[in-house]
Amino acid sequence: MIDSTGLTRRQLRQILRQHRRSLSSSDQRDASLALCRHLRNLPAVQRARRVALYLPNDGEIDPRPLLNWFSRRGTRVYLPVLRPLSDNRLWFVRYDDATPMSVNRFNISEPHTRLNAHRARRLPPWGLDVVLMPLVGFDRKGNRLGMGGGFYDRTFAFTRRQRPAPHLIGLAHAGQEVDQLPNQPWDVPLNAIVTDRSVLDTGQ
Ligand SMILES: Nc1nc2c(c(=O)[nH]1)N(C=O)[C@@H](CNc1ccc(C(=O)N[C@@H](CCC(=O)O)C(=O)O)cc1)CN2
Ligand SMILES: Nc1ncnc2c1ncn2[C@@H]1O[C@H](COP(=O)(O)OP(=O)(O)OP(=O)(O)O)[C@@H](O)[C@H]1O
Repeated sequence: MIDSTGLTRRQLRQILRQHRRSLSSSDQRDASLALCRHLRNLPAVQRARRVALYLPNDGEIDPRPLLNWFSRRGTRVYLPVLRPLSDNRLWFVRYDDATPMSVNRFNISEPHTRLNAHRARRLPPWGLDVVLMPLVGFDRKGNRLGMGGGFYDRTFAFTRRQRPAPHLIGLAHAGQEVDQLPNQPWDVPLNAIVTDRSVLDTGQ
């Protein structure tokens, strides 16, 4: 496990991102399959009608094996899209085989939103039942470290006040665990963290 003593958030981010990028493609595939096995067993995931996931980038653990499973169950899948007016929040747009895609400024593929047709496919974040959120790092207590843009934190800040709220599940490789992370006032609490090795219920 990574010892955070004496490291800034920025240094920690760098080390953790380097770690996940260094995994071989066979490690990545094994981790992804193990992760998805855990996720398929979670009642919140089984119950969900609308789920957000992400297309892996920068060595992130890959949730895509769930796409077929969700499709067979009739569960709708949504991807995060950077809002064009750059308020640093995310939109969620329905995703399937036929969704036209484009790349955003971070070079991550996302549903093309400039087409008017896509308005109908957009869902406000409170319309989601489950959000699978990519993590850069996490600790046992459920504290998380993301890419540093605050996108997920801003988008889901409403969950502190508004119910029902989507079930927030952080995903990471087991090796992205840190002994402890400082809790920032704006961090949105996760309900669970799932890795290739374990399911951590944060008690939220
Ligand atoms: N797969 C995936 N999709 C996602 C996210 C994510 O973390 N993973 N996001 C979660 O927020 C949003 C994008 N947020 C991101 C924030 C920073 C960087 C990033 O690479 N930053 C670079 C500097 C990039 C630049 O400014 O040119 C870096 O830190 O090295 C990428 C994505 C929406 N989509
Ligand atoms: N609800 C919010 N309102 C305004 N600013 C916020 C909010 N949440 C986070 N921020 C800002 O976003 C920036 C990035 O936050 P942080 O370092 O916690 O990112 P992170 O843990 O990588 O999260 P994320 O995965 O959401 O990008 C911080 O400077 C913080 O001030």
